[in-house]
Amino acid sequence: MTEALALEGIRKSFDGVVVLDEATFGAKAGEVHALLGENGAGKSSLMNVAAGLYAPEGGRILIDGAAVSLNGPADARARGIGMVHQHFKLVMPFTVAENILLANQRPRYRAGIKDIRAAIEEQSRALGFAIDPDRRVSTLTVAEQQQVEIVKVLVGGARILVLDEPTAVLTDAEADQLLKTVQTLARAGAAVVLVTHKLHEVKRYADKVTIMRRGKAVATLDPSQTTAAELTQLTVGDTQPFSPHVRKADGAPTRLNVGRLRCLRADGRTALEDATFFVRAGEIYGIAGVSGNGQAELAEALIGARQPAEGELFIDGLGNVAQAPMSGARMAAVAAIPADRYSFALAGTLSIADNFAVANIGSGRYGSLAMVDRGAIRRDATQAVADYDVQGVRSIDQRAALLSGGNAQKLVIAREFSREPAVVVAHSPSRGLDARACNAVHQRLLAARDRGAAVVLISEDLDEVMNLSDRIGVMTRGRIVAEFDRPADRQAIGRAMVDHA
Ligand SMILES: Nc1ncnc2c1ncn2[C@@H]1O[C@H](COP(=O)(O)OP(=O)(O)OP(=O)(O)O)[C@@H](O)[C@H]1O
Repeated sequence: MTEALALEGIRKSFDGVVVLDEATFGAKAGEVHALLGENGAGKSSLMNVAAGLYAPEGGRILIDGAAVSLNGPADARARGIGMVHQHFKLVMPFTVAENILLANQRPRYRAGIKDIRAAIEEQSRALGFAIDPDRRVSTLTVAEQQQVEIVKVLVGGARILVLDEPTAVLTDAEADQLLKTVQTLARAGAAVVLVTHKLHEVKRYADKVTIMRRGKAVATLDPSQTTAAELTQLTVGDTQPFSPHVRKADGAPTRLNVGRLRCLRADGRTALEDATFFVRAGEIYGIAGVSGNGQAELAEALIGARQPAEGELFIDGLGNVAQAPMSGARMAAVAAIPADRYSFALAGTLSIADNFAVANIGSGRYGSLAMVDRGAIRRDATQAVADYDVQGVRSIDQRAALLSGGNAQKLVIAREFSREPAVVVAHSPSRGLDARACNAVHQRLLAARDRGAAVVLISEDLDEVMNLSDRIGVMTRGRIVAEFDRPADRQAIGRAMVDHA
C-alpha cells in the first residue's frame, strides 16, 4: 500500500549544525507509527518538516505517493497533515471555539463560530472528550488543552495526524483513553505518527516503530516482535536502572508546611480547597492524583507563581510566604520545576545563559542587579549545560526556545539545582525526557533529598511517585484526601483517587 506520508532522505541543519541527516520515514493509512529516539535526536524537527514548518534542505516529501513541496503550515494542513506540538499553540485568553476558529479560518466570524462549535462538539463526542467550546483556554488544565489541540487538527480535516508526545501530560488512564481513540482513528483510515518516549505505549498501541538517532532513522521494527529492553538499547544505549533507598526523615525539621491552602482558578472556580500537608528535611513527598485536581495550582502556589486566596505556606527560614511578594530569598530557597516550562520556567526568546542566570540573580551570587558579573554567569551556565548533558547547545548565547523539548527541561533542572535549595517543587519533572535523562533527574531528586532538601514531587505518573516518594499524598478536588507511608499499596492509592472523586 502507498504510504500516506513519506519523507525520503530529509536533510536540515541550523547554523551549520546538521539536525536531520538523510532521515527517511513513512506512515501508512490505517496504522499508528511510533517515532522513538533520545532527546535531541531530531524527531520533532522531522515532523516539523512534514507539517510545513521547516523547509528541508534536501530530500523529498510524498503525500499518497506524489512528491510535494510544502509551502508552509497552511499548505501542509490543506493537504491533510495535522500536527499537535509538544508546546501547545493556543491563545490563552480566547475560548476553545475561538482558538479552533483561528486555526481553521471561516469566511464570516458569526457563522464560523456556530459552525465550529458544532464541529467541536461532534469531534469531542466521537473522541470521548468533554470539551466545552465556550470555556476560556486559560481555565483549562494542561490535559484539557491537549484535547483541544487534537480536536483542532481533526476539525481542520487532518488525515495524517502527527502527535508529538501527546501523553506526556496525561495520567495512565487518560493516556490509555487517548491512545485507544487514536488507534480507532487509524483503523478508520488515518495515518498516525506518535512521537513518544514511553515504550509501553509503543508496545501496546503502535503497529510500527521507527527509531531515530542523531538525525537519522536507524531502524523500523514491528513492536510486537521487539522487547522493551531492545527498544531502550536501540534508543539510548545502555542505561543503569537504579533502586532508590528509603530514607527515614522522622524527627527531621519540617521545611515546608502547607495549611488549608485555597486557590481559585482564573474563572473563579476553586482549584485548591484546604490543601494541607508538610514535608520534612530529607524527605520526598509525592502527590498522586488525576490531573486537573489542583496539582498545577498547588505547584504554582508553592513556587510563588500564584497567590493563594487563603491559607498558610511556611517555608523554613522564610516564615509564612502565602501572601508575601516574590523575593530573591524565596527564589533561592525554592527550586521550581513546573510542568509547563515555557509559562513558568523558561523565556524562550532569552539566551540559555540568561535563562540560567534569571533564577539565581536575586541570590547575590552574580553581584547586584546594577553590576552583574556576566563572566561568572557564563562560566556557571557552561558548566551546568555540561553537567546536565543539555544537548544541542551550539553556544550559551543561543535562544532557549531552540532547544529540543527534553533538553529545555534539562536546562530548567540544571538551573534549579545549581543552588542548594531548601525546598524542591517538581511537577512532572521527567515529562518529555528519554530514559537516560529521566534516570538522571530521578537521581538528582534523590540527591537533593539526601542533602536535606524537602522535595515535593507532583506527578500524574503513579510509578514515578511510588518509586521515589517517602510519603505519598493523594490529591482529589484540591485536597489531600489520603496519605500513605512507603511502601505504599498501589491499589489503595488508586482507590483513594477514585473514592474521593
Ligand atoms: N529552529 C531551530 N533552530 C535551531 N536548532 C533547532 C531548531 N529546531 C530544532 N533544533 C535543534 O535540532 C536538534 C533536534 O531537536 P528536536 O526537537 O528535533 O529533537 P527531538 O528528538 O524531538 O527531542 P526531544 O525528545 O527532546 O523533544 C536539537 O539539537 C535542537 O536544538
